[in-house]
Amino acid sequence: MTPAISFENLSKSYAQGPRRIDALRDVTLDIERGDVFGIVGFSGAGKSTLLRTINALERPTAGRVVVDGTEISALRGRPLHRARQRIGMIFQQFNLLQSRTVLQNVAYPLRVAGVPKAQILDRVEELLDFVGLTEKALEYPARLSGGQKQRVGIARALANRPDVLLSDEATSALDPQTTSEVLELLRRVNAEYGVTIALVTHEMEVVREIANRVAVMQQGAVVEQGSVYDLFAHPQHRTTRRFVSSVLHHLPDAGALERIRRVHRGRIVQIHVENRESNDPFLSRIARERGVDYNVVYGGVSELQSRLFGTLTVELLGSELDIDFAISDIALTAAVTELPDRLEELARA
Ligand SMILES: Nc1ncnc2c1ncn2[C@@H]1O[C@H](COP(=O)(O)OP(=O)(O)OP(=O)(O)O)[C@@H](O)[C@H]1O
Repeated sequence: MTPAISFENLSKSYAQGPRRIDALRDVTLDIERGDVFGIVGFSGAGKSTLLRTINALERPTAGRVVVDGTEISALRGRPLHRARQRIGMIFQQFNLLQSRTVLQNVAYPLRVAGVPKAQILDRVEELLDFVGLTEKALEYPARLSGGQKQRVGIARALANRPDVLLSDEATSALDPQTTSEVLELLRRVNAEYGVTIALVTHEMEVVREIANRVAVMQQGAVVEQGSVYDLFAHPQHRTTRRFVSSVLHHLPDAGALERIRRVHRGRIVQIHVENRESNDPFLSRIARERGVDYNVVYGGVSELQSRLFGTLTVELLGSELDIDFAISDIALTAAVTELPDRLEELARA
């Protein structure tokens, strides 16, 4: 099946006086039908630029963007207008028409598309019911909360029954509770209407809650992509690790490690646990069999897409030889690495 969206060797440069800014550098990426695809990166990484090439709000300097088999980056005029009606978009600042009611805001894209009046009213009614704002139909945006405004934005974006919804930091202006409610609504848009969602965010929590696949961007390039589970469980690139550690506290940072070392003088190992189907309490069993004590000093185990993974930082206490044996035994069950002791670290520094 053709992907919902393909970026093929996409580059975009801006001239800023004598300087050239490479906002996108040779991005090749597929977003499949039915995906909730997260695009993450720090400020200036090129996320919005990439997203806005999907509905040709930005045009590439080189490469192609193909949406549903059509090269949207090559369209102009009426064909582009028609293609854009298949793509809804929501924004951080909602972008509602302030002088129109909720009903008029949601009806607006239908009027532009030339839908007959009676049908418009039916469709708006259905959409307001879907986003839970039937009661607010005649209110103006200024009288709505942020979460309600974004619900109007979502209803408006869905008006023409798009195949794709683009979300540019749509929850970044909302508090955590409202963010969860809006993400839940987007999940329903994906599940009930089958809409493919591409969402830009700098919050890994958003990706964890809703996305199934993710790409990490840095300086205009995609530095890592994959399933959300793989990215969280095995982040490869330094930037991905920074994003993952912003929401998962499985691994101690340098400061935490220093505090651990101050208190715990034994040998310290990190045990990576993943997808364990067995209920063998391997750590206490091995410790007992090898005559060593253990002390969990840091770590956590999380669940993502119904699969478990995490890292435990553990101090092992006992004779050198017993600890060596215990580490070999643990390695039969889980990935384990021993942290160098402080003297070794100092010698290397
Ligand atoms: N119209 C423009 N003219 C010149 N430079 C631009 C323009 N739009 C974006 N840029 C530059 O392109 C780069 C990528 O910007 P973009 O907005 O895509 O990043 P972003 O990852 O979405 O960042 P943020 O999270 O801050 O929105 C930045 O260096 C930005 O300054």
